[in-house]
Amino acid sequence: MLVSIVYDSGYGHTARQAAAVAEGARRVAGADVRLVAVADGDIPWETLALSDAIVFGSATYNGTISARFKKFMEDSTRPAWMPQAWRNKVAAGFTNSGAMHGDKLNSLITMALFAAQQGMVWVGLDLFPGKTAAEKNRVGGWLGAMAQSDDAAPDVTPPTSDLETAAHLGQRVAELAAQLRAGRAG
Ligand SMILES: Cc1cc2nc3c(=O)[nH]c(=O)nc-3n(C[C@H](O)[C@H](O)[C@H](O)COP(=O)(O)O)c2cc1C
Repeated sequence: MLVSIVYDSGYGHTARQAAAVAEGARRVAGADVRLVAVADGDIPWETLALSDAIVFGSATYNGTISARFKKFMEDSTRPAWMPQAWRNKVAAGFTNSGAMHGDKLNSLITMALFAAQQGMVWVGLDLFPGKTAAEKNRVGGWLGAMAQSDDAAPDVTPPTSDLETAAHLGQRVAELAAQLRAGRAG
């Protein structure tokens, strides 16, 4: 079962969140997890087409996804949208920003719409809002995993609770993708 995580991070904070999503997905037996940084250039379209699930992630810039992530979306038209290569795959999303709110929801809505346009099946976060800063989902969203980073370096922020939230989403995506795969094989 293949889980791909496609993300953009200008300064490394969202990259830590992406790594946490990957760690969570790897908790599921049989999960082969690939991290794809859109800034690296060549997008592995064939790997994405073979994936059971694709998790989208971007830093929130100007209240939405980054320009690099938008370019990835637009570039997917020919390899993915036209042949409906991602139809019925599991999709989910995560984002990170400087402010606690920071208009992060708009980034997740953009990713969910993109997934819908690709015919994918969107998976949200099955967590109650954290009551303290140490608990998972302290930012309190459901559409995807949210993280908040201070101005400090990525090895300090986002905090552990946000990374655990991201890992929770990664595990949930991998579990559901495995169940769907088994159902289709049966
Ligand atoms: C161009 C730009 C726009 C930003 N816009 C927002 C924003 O709308 N809301 C917010 O809370 N933070 C905003 N930030 C702060 C980033 O979201 C924050 O620094 C985040 O941790 C960056 O993630 P990265 O290290 O993965 O790039 C912005 C940062 C930049 C560089």
